[in-house]
Amino acid sequence: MCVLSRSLDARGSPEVSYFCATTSLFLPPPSSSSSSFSSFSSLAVKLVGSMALSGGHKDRELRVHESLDELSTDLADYIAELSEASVKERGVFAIALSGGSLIGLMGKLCEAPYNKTVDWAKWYIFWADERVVAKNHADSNYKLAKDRLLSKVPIIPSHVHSINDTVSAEEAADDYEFVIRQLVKSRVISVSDISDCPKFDLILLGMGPDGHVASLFPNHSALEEKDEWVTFITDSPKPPPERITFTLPVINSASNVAIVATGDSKAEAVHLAVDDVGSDSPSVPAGVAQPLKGKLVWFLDKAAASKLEGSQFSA
Ligand SMILES: O=C1O[C@H](COP(=O)(O)O)[C@@H](O)[C@H](O)[C@H]1O
Repeated sequence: MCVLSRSLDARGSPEVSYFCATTSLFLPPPSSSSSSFSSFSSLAVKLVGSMALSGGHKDRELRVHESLDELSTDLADYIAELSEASVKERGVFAIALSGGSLIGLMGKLCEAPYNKTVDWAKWYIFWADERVVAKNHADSNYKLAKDRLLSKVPIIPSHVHSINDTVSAEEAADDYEFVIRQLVKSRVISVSDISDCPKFDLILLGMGPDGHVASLFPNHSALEEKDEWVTFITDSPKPPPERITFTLPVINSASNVAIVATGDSKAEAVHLAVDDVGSDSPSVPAGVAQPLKGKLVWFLDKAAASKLEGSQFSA
């Protein structure tokens, strides 16, 4: 595995270094020609970035994987490590899931060694977004997670906080925020020290080809919501139309956020979200998901990373 690090030098200029763990050698940075990266492109590549932004903080890591199998193993390791650290520090692990392809990629958590080593009884499960449908509906993010993950590990049923599926989208969002507020009061969920928002130990996000994360879609007013923790939409461009979603302030108050994106169809959105595309504001919602005091990790396969600047990750 190779690690590409970006940091700031003493004068504040970006500095890039490359470390190839398989040979334990530090290598000089490749030249800008993409062929210089060819020896890297067949390996799992991690790009670690930690840089100061104007008035802000940015702690971001990109992990680009050779295969979905490798990505799934790395994702399971990452979640298991955060769970262990959080249980050690706080006694619980408050994790928010999304729907979509992410859930299948978490499947290794149900297998050895994770099924035995993870302290499942300490997990509290939430959803960063949910479709407002019955819990047994094929579109339900809860159903997807229950069928593929939660029913296969010893999670305590009362720790699983799904939405109220018997009310309108607006009421479901209000109810869900109320539940989260109670659990912040009892410190099952931490509170952010920079906002009044909940501080989830981990928020796991998928990303659509349009760059949406949770149910925050491009150019949608829900992206601007600053006061609510959970909001609702009734006009999702991707069916079903009615959804509830964590707002950006909640996502960006988490201790850890991971965005998982695979396949060619996501490559353009990954590029727009991750690369500095020369505009003042990122053009896709995934580009504004960045915890203010926490850490963001992108889990990508080579296809999803293929349009990143430098195209060193071309599939
Ligand atoms: O509708 C949704 O889509 C996104 C992305 O799904 P994917 O199948 O393209 O990975 C998902 O993260 C979100 O939770 C879900 O509601």
